[in-house]
Amino acid sequence: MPSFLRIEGTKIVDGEGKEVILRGAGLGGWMTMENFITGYPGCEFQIREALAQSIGEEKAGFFFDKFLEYFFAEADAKFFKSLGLNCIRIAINYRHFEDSMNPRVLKPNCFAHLDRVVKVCAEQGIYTILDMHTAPGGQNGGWHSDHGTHIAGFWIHKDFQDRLIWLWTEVAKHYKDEKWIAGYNPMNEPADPKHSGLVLFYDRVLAAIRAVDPRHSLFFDGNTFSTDFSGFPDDVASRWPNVAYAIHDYSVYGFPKTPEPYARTEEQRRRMHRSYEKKRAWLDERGLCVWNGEWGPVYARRAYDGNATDEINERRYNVLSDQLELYHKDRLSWSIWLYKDIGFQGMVYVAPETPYIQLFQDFLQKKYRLAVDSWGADDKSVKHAYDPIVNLIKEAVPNEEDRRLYPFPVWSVEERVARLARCQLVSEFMVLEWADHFKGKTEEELDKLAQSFKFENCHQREGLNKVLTDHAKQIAEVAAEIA
Ligand SMILES: O[C@@H]1[C@@H](O)[C@H](O[C@@H]2CO[C@@H](O[C@@H]3CO[C@@H](O)[C@H](O)[C@H]3O)[C@H](O)[C@H]2O)OC[C@H]1O
Repeated sequence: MPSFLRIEGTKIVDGEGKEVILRGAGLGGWMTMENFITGYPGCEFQIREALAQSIGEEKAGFFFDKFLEYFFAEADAKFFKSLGLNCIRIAINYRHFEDSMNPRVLKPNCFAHLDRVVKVCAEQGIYTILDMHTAPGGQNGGWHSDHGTHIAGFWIHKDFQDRLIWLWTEVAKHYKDEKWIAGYNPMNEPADPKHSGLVLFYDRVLAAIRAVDPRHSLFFDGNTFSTDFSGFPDDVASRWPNVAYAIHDYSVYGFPKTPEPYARTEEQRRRMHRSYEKKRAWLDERGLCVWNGEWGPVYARRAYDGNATDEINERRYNVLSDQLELYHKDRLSWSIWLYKDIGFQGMVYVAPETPYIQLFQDFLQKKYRLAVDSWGADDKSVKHAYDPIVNLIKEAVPNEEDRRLYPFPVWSVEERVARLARCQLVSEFMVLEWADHFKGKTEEELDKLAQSFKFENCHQREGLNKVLTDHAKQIAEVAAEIA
């Protein structure tokens, strides 16, 4: 039997006080579907509404339920365990539990899929961390917080905050005795322009969870997409006991928009190291426990990147390996993004010959050409269309300071235009087209489409999995030495 994990100083430890290093991946795209992970445009609530409009509520409900059933099952957990990994961070969308038109009422059976996956993981000796990836109103302006705009409404409406506190109380009540849950991650990638709202939220959520579940550890993301702790109070060690802090350490070298191809030069390694150290410096100065809750490159695909694919991916595996080397030196717990998708970032990905990918082949090409997903997108075919908007803003607002809108510099003017114009506006017009692909399908056909996401119908990204396994082995060796 496992024991509840807890945070002691800089370490995560088990019931006997032995250090535990969590190494694993994020289960994104499942209970929080995302555009590039599952292949739709826009965000999850939009495609759910559109599918109901296209094929009716009942059939849409059937498809999404089957999708949830197949996306992660025992075969996934067994495979994950076989790689030497021990923790899955599960991204959950608040909308599964509570309807915004019927707030503060739990939906019937809302824990069923989550219970099943926590159990399937536990049976393989895999810890889980529950990550609230979306908050009512949106905790950041990204597609992944599933609210459809770039303004993070959570920070300006107290009622949204009250609802999330209520929901966490319900979740914690439900899982309070589950020892295989390593802890709760109350909010993914907050982006609170004032910082103070986040601190108040953490005060409140900690008190609410601890009132019903005093044993589970909490994992608090830094502000501004889990990169900035400078607005946190100095007394967090005493104010927030049994808490670890999440950085998200995406390296610029892992993406198509890299400053230059990663060649493992001393300068590049120094830059990679510096960016990682910068995110954790505030925590290190105070002796706090750091967890890297998201990181990892995206990969080239033959269908889009042609002959350059292998070379690009070798470089990306090197980025991955060099990041892991840094983490290993610090005995850092980490959770790579992403376990499963349709072939951009995941450790396993839906095979091209499956019904789902076959059905959406042309649509996916169109999405790629229009660069409607902002995550790792290559905008070469549409840059000419958006540059004039960027230039117009720069000319109209000549004072650079005035263009530094939060979350600058993560969002430059270019990035803001990309997110709003491509990922929200153009995407919005493509949502119905995605849904219309399902028109006229029988339940049996819908079931087959959903089955495309089954482990048995996926390929494995072997280069990535090998790097992870090699590092997991090193960690296991160190753990054995300590024991
Ligand atoms: O659901 C995930 C989501 O959590 C993730 O969000 C992005 C993470 O990276 C953010 O940008 C980074 C900020 O820090 C800098 O140091 C890095 O260089 C940037 O890459 C980005 O704004 C978030 O949207 O993205 C993937 C989703 O699937």
